[in-house]
Amino acid sequence: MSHAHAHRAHVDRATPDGREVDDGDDRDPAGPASSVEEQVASAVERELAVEQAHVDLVYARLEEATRAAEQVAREGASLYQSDRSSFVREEDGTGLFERDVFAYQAAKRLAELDAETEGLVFGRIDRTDAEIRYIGRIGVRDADYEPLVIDWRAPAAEPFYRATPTHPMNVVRRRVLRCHGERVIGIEDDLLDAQHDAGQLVVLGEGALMAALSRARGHQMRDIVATIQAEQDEAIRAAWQGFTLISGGPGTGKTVVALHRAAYLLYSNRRRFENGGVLVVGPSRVFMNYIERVLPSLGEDAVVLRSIGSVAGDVVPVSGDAIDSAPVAAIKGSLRMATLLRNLAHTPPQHVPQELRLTLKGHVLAVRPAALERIRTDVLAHHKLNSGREPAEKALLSALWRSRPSELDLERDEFEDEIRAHPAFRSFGNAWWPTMSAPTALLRLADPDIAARAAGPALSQTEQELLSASYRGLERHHGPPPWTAADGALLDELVNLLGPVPPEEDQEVSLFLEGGDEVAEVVTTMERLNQPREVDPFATPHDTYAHILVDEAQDVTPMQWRMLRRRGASASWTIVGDPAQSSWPDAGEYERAIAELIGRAPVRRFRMSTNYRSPAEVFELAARVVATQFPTVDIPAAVRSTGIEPELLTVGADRVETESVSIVSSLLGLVEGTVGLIAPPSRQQALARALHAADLPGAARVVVVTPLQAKGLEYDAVLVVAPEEIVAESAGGIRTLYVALTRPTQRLVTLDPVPPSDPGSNGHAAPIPAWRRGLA
Ligand SMILES: Nc1ncnc2c1ncn2[C@@H]1O[C@H](COP(=O)(O)OP(=O)(O)OP(=O)(O)O)[C@@H](O)[C@H]1O
Repeated sequence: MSHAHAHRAHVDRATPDGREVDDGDDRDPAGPASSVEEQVASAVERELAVEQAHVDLVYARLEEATRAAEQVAREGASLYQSDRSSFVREEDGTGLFERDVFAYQAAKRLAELDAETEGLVFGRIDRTDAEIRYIGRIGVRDADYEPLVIDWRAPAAEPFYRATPTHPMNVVRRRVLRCHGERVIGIEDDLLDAQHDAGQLVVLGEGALMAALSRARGHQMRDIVATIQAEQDEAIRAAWQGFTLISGGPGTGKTVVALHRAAYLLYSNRRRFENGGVLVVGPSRVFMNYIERVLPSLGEDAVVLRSIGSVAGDVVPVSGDAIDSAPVAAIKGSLRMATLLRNLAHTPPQHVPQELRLTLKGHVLAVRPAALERIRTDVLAHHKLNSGREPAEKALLSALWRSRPSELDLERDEFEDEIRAHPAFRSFGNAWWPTMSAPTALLRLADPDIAARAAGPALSQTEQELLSASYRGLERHHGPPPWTAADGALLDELVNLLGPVPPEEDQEVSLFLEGGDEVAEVVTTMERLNQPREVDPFATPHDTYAHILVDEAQDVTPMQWRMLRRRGASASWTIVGDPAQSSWPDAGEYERAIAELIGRAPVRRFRMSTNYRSPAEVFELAARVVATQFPTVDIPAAVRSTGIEPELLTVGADRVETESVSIVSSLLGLVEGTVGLIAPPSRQQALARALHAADLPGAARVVVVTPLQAKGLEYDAVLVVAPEEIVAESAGGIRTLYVALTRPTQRLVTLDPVPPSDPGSNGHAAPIPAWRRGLA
């Protein structure tokens, strides 16, 4: 990116932080100002001062507008009503001019940014027609309604992202400003149209992208609004309709692109998406915590973020943090569960009365078992269990009416009233047609007979047993059962099959919850009080959205797609994934699930081709590893090289923990940011304990995770322990190892346990671990 300004003197990074500029100021003021460094330093200072002046202007304008708004509010005059994108003029006179409203809204959104790290203004383009445009997280206009800063999502900002030296789009120079709060501390330039420039403009820095990529990483993802690349920008600004599919290998920015797209959709179509809702779904709660800062840093807070295990949290109490073993997860995710759950929903509770008998005016009336069975089947064919009680009672009344003895001298109305009021009829109804919640229904699978009956031929006997065993003991769990991510989709399916449980007629809604804090409530008391007592059988109980973005979509199971679809029946979608990182044995299932979801809707596809995360040295190894089994996967090109090769170490199997601690300790010294220790699930706890015991300085920068937990995350340095066991313990096999190897932004170390007698360090060469054999 920086090739166009090779003819200019430029410093490494315009200034790594603000203080260095000041240092330069103090340095030998009397000395000769002739060296190249000094000339560059003074050029940097001049340019920083120019940019600072503009940034000051912007903040002054925001303050002015805020003061005006406060003044109007104090005087009791009405402000413009605003939903950010449109301004509704009130009938008789308003206190604020539109231009002030605009700036006032910007100031309010600015308050949501983390001002310490996220400057409002971050870019500038100088155009061939001498126009200068500043680009920022939000747009600000001056008192004459002229733009001081253009919102990055506005069409006028597009050339900032799309212009290249081959297609300069009337941009001569693109400049990225690094700000610390209101202070400009660095400048990175790209000269895009050298011919047009004719040496007029100062060009500084190595290019913003490289500077951004080599920065240390913390525990949260940052926005990339200053350095979005052209191919990413196209996906971000794609039209909202239909399906937008974004593919690409590890580290190509798929996640960050999806998040910027959410912000773009809200900007370009605010009414639709703020009213209809935007849902972003990711693989785990840790991942959601990792990405949660990005949208607020773009000034957006109207997006709902959910891990895939908690999507069903709107209808059942699930957080879905637990993970099933690989074989159980494969069963629970499979489409065959839909059949099984339908059968389960129709399986009558055990010990239901087999026959209805009651006495009316001395006559015995009865509905026989076969007739009862028929009624149940008929009603369930047209109603959900939880809304079937009334039609079932009607059918019982008809059956009783038909079987009444001729001596019974009653009109039909009277007859029905008598029966309905009959205690035996009511208690029969309660026992024969109890309502059932989704959690209660799912836990019935703990009974192997019920599991076998519901599964029928859909699951093998081994699968039935595995499934059933996974629920055993859960009903005795203190508080709500620890549902897994896969259970969320099953519970959601059951809510859909059974219908919501109607509130008990004679039960008061209590302000105080029985069981105190042991009850995990997903609804607040206010929500409970506001809930209508009658359940509308046609209303969907799920939250619905106008747009759904799904990240790590290659891991979403067919059952989870059904759950998502219930929330997006009329939504447009953005789906982001990489089949090469699939956690499932059959990665092709992803393509089939997507094809089914899309149906005939319009689709546009984007492929991200550049890996911005991993250094070339690290990624080359990872790519060779995955290619041993999947030679055709989509491998992006790594954009950055550090000159540091990955270290592939072995250790005696009895010393894995001590050696891991010592490697982590040295990595902490080598990188400024995070260190990830990625281990197979069977070793995670022991390694976490060993690290905890070692109490290393900087331990807060270290996490111990399994490859599944590391999905979508990144660390400056990564130690992958026991790669071979990672392959063996996951359904995704080598692709799961690929995920682990592609997490570092700087350094990678792998550690293979070898038999203690053969440590490889005492002169004998250790055997090459299986995962490295056959590397091309
Ligand atoms: N244009 C960019 N400017 C600066 N940083 C970028 C850019 N694009 C991507 N990155 C950085 O690259 C890293 C990887 O991005 P991201 O996590 O979105 O990739 P991904 O494709 O979702 O990866 P994975 O498939 O492994 O989950 C992040 O640190 C992100 O901030």
